[in-house]
Amino acid sequence: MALNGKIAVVTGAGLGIGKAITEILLRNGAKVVLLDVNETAGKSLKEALDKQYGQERTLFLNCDVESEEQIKAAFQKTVETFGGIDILCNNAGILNENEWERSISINLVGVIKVTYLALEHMNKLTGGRGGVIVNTASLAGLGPLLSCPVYTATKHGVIGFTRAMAAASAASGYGIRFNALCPTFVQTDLFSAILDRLGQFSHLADATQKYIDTGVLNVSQVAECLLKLVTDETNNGEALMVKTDMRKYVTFPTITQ
Ligand SMILES: NC(=O)c1ccc[n+]([C@@H]2O[C@H](COP(=O)([O-])OP(=O)(O)OC[C@H]3O[C@@H](n4cnc5c(N)ncnc54)[C@H](O)[C@@H]3O)[C@@H](O)[C@H]2O)c1
Ligand SMILES: CC/C=C\C[C@H](O)/C=C/C=C\C=C\C=C\[C@@H](O)[C@@H](O)C/C=C\CCC(=O)O
Repeated sequence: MALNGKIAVVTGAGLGIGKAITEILLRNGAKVVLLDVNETAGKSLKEALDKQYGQERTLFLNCDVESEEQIKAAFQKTVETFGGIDILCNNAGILNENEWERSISINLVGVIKVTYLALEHMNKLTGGRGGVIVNTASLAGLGPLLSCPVYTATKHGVIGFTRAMAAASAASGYGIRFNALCPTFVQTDLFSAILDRLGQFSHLADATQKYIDTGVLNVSQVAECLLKLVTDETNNGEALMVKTDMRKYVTFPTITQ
């Protein structure tokens, strides 16, 4: 998929991985709608991007992925402004074992809500033009992180949802590819705050450090992998694992095995 003229929506675009995803999509010719609950971060990034790319290439909308009303309004404004949606990056997420219900609401329910509302605009069966949806999961979606079991559960759920939607889309003719991005630790605000967010599992911080010692990515490394999942049209139903020393499409057991 060439990105020139394509319309992308990125959730959690204001900071960290979402900001890097936004930048690499812009660099490759897309127009990007930035959705974030952090209005300060979103407006600040929009201001910087306007100077670099011009005001017409981006739109920032204050949107909480927990709010169906705000998501609907954001997609409506996106279609009114740019004429459609080709790419969705469900990236918004938190790690907070003290607020585990909220973690589920944002990391998993939010991905499902945004996906289902985006389908109304992207699905070829309902007048859309198809496209690709990439969900930011985690290496913790492929294996357990003992210090954040609920975060682990949300990311396992994101991968399962992504793979099932990929199969459903292919079988139904939606014209939409679904892929999961599964990075290890990445240097962002979320990562910097983890020691305060482990809750009842804070005593396992040292055990977690052993995993962290295997390496920490920078956001640009993650964005490059996102670009691959977006542009390589052979990618549907993939979970791309990204570590500092390797990248691998994960193979999963099948029922027929
Ligand atoms: N940092 C890591 O080590 C790491 C590794 C693998 C996967 N991830 C995942 O990558 C994604 C981005 O994480 P990050 O490290 O860039 O975090 P970050 O905290 O640096 O940025 C997250 C962004 O999402 C926004 N956000 C949070 N809740 C939101 C909501 N309800 N609605 C809209 N926006 C919301 C925040 O305002 C922020 O701008 C998350 O899904 C996270 O689970 C992070
Ligand atoms: C404390 C959490 C900090 C940030 C959250 C972010 O999503 C990063 C998670 C990074 C790593 C998770 C590692 C989990 C490791 C173990 O489960 C181990 O079993 C390996 C995981 C997957 C197996 C695939 C493989 O390595 O071959």
